[in-house]
Amino acid sequence: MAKGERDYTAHVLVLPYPAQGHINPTLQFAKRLVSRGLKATLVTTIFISKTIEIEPGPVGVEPISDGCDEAGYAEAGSVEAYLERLEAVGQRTLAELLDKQAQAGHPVSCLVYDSFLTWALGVAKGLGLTGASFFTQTCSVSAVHYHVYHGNLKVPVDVLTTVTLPALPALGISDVPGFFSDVLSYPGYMKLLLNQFSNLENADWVLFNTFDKLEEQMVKWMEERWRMITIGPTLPSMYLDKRLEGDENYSVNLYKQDIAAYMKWLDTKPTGSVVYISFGSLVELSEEHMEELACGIRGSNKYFLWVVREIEKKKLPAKLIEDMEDKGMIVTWSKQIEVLAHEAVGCFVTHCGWNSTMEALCLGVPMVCMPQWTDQPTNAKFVVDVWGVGVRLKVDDKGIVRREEMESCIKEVMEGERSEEIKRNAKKWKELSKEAMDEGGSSDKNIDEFVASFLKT
Ligand SMILES: O=c1ccn([C@@H]2O[C@H](COP(=O)(O)OP(=O)(O)O[C@H]3O[C@H](CO)[C@@H](O)[C@H](O)[C@H]3O)[C@@H](O)[C@H]2O)c(=O)[nH]1
Repeated sequence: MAKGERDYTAHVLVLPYPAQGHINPTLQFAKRLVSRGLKATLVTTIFISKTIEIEPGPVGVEPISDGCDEAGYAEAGSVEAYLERLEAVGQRTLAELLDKQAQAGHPVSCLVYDSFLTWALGVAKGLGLTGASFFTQTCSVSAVHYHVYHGNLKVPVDVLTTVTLPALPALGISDVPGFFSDVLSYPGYMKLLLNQFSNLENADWVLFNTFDKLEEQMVKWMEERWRMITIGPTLPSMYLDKRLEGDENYSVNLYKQDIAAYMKWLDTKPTGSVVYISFGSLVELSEEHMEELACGIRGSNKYFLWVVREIEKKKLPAKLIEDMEDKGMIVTWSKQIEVLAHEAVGCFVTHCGWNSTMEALCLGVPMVCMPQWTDQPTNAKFVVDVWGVGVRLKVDDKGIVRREEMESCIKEVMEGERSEEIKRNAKKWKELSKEAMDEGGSSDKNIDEFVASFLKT
């Protein structure tokens, strides 16, 4: 290469909403762009860069201020206040970063921004850049948000109503995204999710972390509306097509952990014998709920690996947990994909966050669903009724899963009558997810098309 010549074809800046569930998929997408000859830079916040370890490999990282550099989100005091500050400060600091990149001889051609951060499109357009909105939730969930935004679906959804919308299965009250059954629960987040559609028609690209066969009808429906492509699953390449050398993990470590101990413990367990329980990075449960879950796990008599975050640990029933020690381990965080890929794991009790759900689908692990809020109820509906890879825990009128229910759902997935069918479906989706990212697969071709659009300009 001649001196001064660039070794990349275009520079893409990737701006996730500052939370693990959003950084993981956008960073993984950025790695795919780099592998195709683009330069990609991940934008984080100053607070995140100080608190979370990110090893982005071939992707550059640039922190910007969101106005909460000292204590992050908590500094703002409320969801609404944080989002306001993020927008006001972020517009300025993002523009400054784009300018800095241009001054340094790396002008940006395209901004891939989180669909939550609609204001970023204004920044990109103001500078004549291509703008690509990146959705971290499914097409189906996002379509429900779209219909509420456009007034096609009135909320709150009535308890007795069955929601019927184009390209979606019929959704009952417990299947619609959580904000629409209980509109008062998180008004700030609900507004954020609806707002994703406020300027989407101005985006040059709409990217979804899913793949065509998972949501076939809905993908077609969306393709008619936007220049929409599926680019997932965004798991590290090693778990899918194995074509990106060194792409073995997410590169974002929210909490430090000693993975050796539980992986060694898993090594000693028979194939498909362990229940893995984890509710992502945000879910908080009551003491009563924790006790019911613990009793259910014990009742199932299965081996278990349970992630209970440090702040939740005090809610565990100490004596009961001590009695269960011979059957399992409790850890404060795990390398979840490594755990799900371990052959000892036979079932995943999950909150159905989209990343967790996608990971289980890609690694062929049957699920027991315990959705809590936002997109999770709809994801659970698809896991059980559309993809056929799990069962859903029923809750009582306090929203608690009782011990008998936990025990029976774990058994149903691991050894019950439906277990064979669920395992067969899980295997099928595992293969289809690999196929989507492999050479010539639907997402692979879509990413090629996205990249090719920069080569022409
Ligand atoms: O012990 C653990 C637990 C989780 N994870 C990882 O953390 C991520 C969790 O993501 P997700 O399953 O999507 O859950 P949340 O962190 O709760 O994500 C939020 O963001 C998602 C994307 O918008 C939404 O689908 C969820 O409902 C929302 O709660 C996954 O990649 C997991 O592999 C670990 O590595 N170790």
